[in-house]
Amino acid sequence: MTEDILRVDGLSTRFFTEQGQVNAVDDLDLRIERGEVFGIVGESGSGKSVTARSIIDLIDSPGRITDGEIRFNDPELADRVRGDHPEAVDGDFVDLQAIPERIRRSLRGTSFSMIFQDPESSFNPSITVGEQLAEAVEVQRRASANPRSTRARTQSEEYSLGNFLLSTLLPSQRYVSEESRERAIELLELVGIPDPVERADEYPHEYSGGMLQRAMIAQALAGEPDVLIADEPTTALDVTIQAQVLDLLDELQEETGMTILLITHNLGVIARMCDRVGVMYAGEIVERGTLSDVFDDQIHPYTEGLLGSIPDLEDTGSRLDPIPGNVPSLLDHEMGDRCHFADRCPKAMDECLEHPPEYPADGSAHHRARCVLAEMEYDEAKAVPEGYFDETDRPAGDKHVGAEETDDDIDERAAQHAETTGGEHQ
Ligand SMILES: Nc1ncnc2c1ncn2[C@@H]1O[C@H](COP(=O)(O)OP(=O)(O)OP(=O)(O)O)[C@@H](O)[C@H]1O
Ligand code: NI
Repeated sequence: MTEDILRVDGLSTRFFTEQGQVNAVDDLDLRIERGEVFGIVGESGSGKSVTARSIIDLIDSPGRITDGEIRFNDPELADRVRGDHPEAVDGDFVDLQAIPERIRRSLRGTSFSMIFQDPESSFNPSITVGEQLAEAVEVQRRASANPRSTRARTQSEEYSLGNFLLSTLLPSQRYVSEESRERAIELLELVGIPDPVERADEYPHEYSGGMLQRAMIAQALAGEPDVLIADEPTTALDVTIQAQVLDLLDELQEETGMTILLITHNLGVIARMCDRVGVMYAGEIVERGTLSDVFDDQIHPYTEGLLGSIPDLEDTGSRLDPIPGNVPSLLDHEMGDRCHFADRCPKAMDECLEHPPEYPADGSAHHRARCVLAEMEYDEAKAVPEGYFDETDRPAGDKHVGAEETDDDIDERAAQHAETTGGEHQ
């Protein structure tokens, strides 16, 4: 039996926008086992990136985690925080929401690392790739040399913020130490960059897209993270390079045993890389299980729709054809308390007008679906009448809520906003 490295329970992440409250992630549960590759797949806007960013505490105003627990299995961290924050610790698990932000952020780069679709966002254009990798290496060295020192933690915070958010690195024109320079070159070699000694001294713009993607992976690996979150890591690349980068991730995963949370809207990528998968729709995981649960024994018509829309699972370059209908609005006042997919679902029944819980489904013990079809056969006699949702669900098609906003709405938003921004400076 493998153990969970990450347990997410009841996670809700909202954005408080002028148009209203966006329920980007809603009451989401997730268990990720140590050493597995877990995939999250879904159409654009389903909440994949917000889920990932919530896990590593990268949600910015006007967004906020409003509910839920994110627990990370790390005996060392548990020992470190148990004294000051006993309520945050349960065995080897630490509730990341219940520890101070400064400690949580110190986990970035070392416990959690992230790679993005767009590698440019991970590199400062005015510093050589080698120097930036060396700085990422230093972060890890400092953090592990002296985990209790506030100074080390504060510094690593700055640097890993720099890695993620880019803005704070200053042009330094020198390596922190010869040792970290050597490690940077090793990392470039590890991710398959030819002539790493020379390439280390080049600037990001001198790299091709695929090479920069590799360099970003090297940067993410510099801190030897336990969990690597890869958000559409190959979407921007052409098909051949995509395949190479996926192979690289696969190899690195095998060598290091790290856990990967892989986010993509490409089921071919899931099929190739993952052990288990969660299908996301409208801020929820609507079906989850092993690859064979989801690819061969799927329950949810949304999963079926995704599968039906890819011609060839081996062809990682193929994009999903759109499922008919619109990606749902995640505005709280437009979502309604029904199955969020019902308006696009070819099998919508009366039962679907109530929001379904997650049901266990046939297949592996991991297989679950948020769909009544896990419990009952489709019955045409109960089908929701055609056109039903056009009339009831989208009143007057008016999304310009702002125009009719009352003073109360504005006051409430101001209060929420103060709460959100206040929370960031604790
Ligand atoms: N900063 C923000 N402000 C307001 N709404 C946001 C913000 N970031 C994300 N959202 C909303 O949260 C929802 C989920 O977005 P998310 O980026 O997680 O989708 P996704 O599944 O990653 O999509 P994609 O495949 O396009 O990357 C969307 O409705 C999006 O508009
Ligand atoms: Ni995304």
